[in-house]
Amino acid sequence: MTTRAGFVALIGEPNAGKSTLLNRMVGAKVSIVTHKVQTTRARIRGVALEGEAQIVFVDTPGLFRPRRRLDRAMVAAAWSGAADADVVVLMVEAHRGVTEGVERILETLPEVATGRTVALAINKIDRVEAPVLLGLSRDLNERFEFAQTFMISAERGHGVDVMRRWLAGQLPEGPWLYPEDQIADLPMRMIAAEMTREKLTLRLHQEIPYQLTVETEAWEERKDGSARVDQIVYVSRDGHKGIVLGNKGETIKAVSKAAREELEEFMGRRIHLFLQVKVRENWLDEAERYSEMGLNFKDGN
Ligand SMILES: Nc1nc2c(ncn2[C@@H]2O[C@H](COP(=O)(O)OP(=O)(O)OP(=O)(O)O)[C@@H](O)[C@H]2O)c(=O)[nH]1
Repeated sequence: MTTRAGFVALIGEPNAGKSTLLNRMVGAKVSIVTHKVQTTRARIRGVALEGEAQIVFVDTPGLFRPRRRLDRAMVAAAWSGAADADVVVLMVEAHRGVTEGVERILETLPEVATGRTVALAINKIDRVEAPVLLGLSRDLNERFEFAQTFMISAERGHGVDVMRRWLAGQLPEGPWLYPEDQIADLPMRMIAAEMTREKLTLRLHQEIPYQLTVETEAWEERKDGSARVDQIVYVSRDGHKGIVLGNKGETIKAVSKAAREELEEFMGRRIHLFLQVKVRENWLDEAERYSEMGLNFKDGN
């Protein structure tokens, strides 16, 4: 049987119900992640399996409330994420309709829409009467040519299965993007990597060119409830290694401590974080790494 795999970007205003929908589509594991995060930081939110298709959901972090410099960089990344996706789904709240925020997204939508499928999901249909719903659907479809419109209640599960099947069918044929045994903790690994990368960025600021990336190599649950997390900080040149390590390793220690603390707070349990700095020349050329990170280099920091 032919396998399919690809990326689906969920966009929408905060509170639209993205997390709820993801949990429905992906399964319980992800909820641990998403409910504690305010500004979602990981690009990959979850992976759903539908028949022979692997649907990788990517997120649009902080799209509407870019506060700090880093957030703004992430907004750029978010849009590029949507642009990289095979399918973009705009989520709108049925009872709120076309808000200012939705208007703003609609304005930018044509930019990301070229060459990919854009669908509409009207969520929280349990909160409105049918005529309102139909009116909203018509209104939105007049403003943008959506490939498909779904009327769903992410919370109650209405329409979610249909939507997932449809999404699966939109994805290109090809091998799965992630091994099955990594799917469950993939978002967690990404978030942890993102936290470390943020701490590095804050700490190094101008010092280092935008040429580092962080990957979570291993995530090991321990019997005492803690977890051991091994990450590698990749730099592109030998000279950068020293900068990341700092004098007597003080920079990497401080980064490690800050990242660990944030991760512990986020997870609500003890974490043992181990960072290693490695040089990987030409990592930018490694297309595989690129997609693994889910970030464009220029947007990544
Ligand atoms: N009535 C109703 N409430 C819903 C539905 N789906 C989600 N909600 C509620 O809407 C609120 C926001 O849902 P989230 O899934 O956290 O929204 P989000 O888009 O992920 O929000 P951000 O993480 O801030 O971007 C929660 O209180 C949900 O319980 C639905 O179908 N019906």
